[in-house]
Amino acid sequence: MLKFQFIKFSSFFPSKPSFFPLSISTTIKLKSQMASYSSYSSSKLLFRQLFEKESSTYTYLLADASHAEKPALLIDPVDRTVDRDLSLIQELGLKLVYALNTHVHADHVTGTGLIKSKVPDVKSVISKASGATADIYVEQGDKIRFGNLYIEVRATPGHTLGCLTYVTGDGPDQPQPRMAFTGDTLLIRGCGRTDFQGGSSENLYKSVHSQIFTLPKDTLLYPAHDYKGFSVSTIGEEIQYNPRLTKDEETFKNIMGNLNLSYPKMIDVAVPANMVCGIQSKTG
Ligand SMILES: N[C@@H](CCC(=O)N[C@@H](CSS)C(=O)NCC(=O)O)C(=O)O
Ligand SMILES: [Fe+2]
Repeated sequence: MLKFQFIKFSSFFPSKPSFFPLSISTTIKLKSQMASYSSYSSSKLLFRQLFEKESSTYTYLLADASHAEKPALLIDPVDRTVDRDLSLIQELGLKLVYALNTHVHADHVTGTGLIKSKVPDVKSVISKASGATADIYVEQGDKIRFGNLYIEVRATPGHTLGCLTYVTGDGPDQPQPRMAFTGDTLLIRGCGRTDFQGGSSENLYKSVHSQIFTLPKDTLLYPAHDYKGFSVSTIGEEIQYNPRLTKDEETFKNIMGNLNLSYPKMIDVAVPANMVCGIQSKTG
């Protein structure tokens, strides 16, 4: 059996973040805005949903706007839109600290390596189970802190062996409702295919039911792709209406075994590139 060196990510950071309360009016405004818009700013969390149209990929920008340094992270950046994302980060006065991937993508090349070549202090993050190169490897339960905010790591294998879901922090000083960045594990009214990269419909079913559907129902669901025009859903909506994951496990496995999808056009280029963070760089 292969042995991996595990770096405990949470130990890199101070364990007790300071507390910046939201005013009641800000909280009420934030709650009503979060349900209706795909981007917003509160007194703490700055959030943007960004889209890459050739691969229908969403990239997410999160930052602690109340912190002096405005530390930020990107989830699932795409190589083709790196310049757009870095310009936005500069315009907003943010300091990009982490570039995270939910998994080794098969349909596009990650922007992580390109970002690191342009902003060398940025650290790449992925799961150890992905087998890919990155600066920091995370696993179930790890916390990725940026300013006084954090996201929590949930292992959700199934679409690929190393798939992760990133969930915003739980607690009175963290944004409410929570947000779940599910990568390709759970899509809006769909889910990731399970026919390559160590995919398993059994694992995906278990991951969604144990790690995602157990989140509060008002948790906002932000996937890595959408092919139908959706931008956001909630856990409650998917528990009720997801046409695949509402089924029993045997029916689900049958559905997944009969999708008959053609392989992503870029798979032969994207997977090897994404195993080394998108481009061959010194640290990955
Ligand atoms: N047509 C696209 C690839 C579409 C595709 O296979 N999407 C993946 C997510 S990217 S690995 C998927 O899991 N789809 C699930 C589904 O039900 O559509 C291309 O050629 O790139
Ligand atoms: Fe994928």
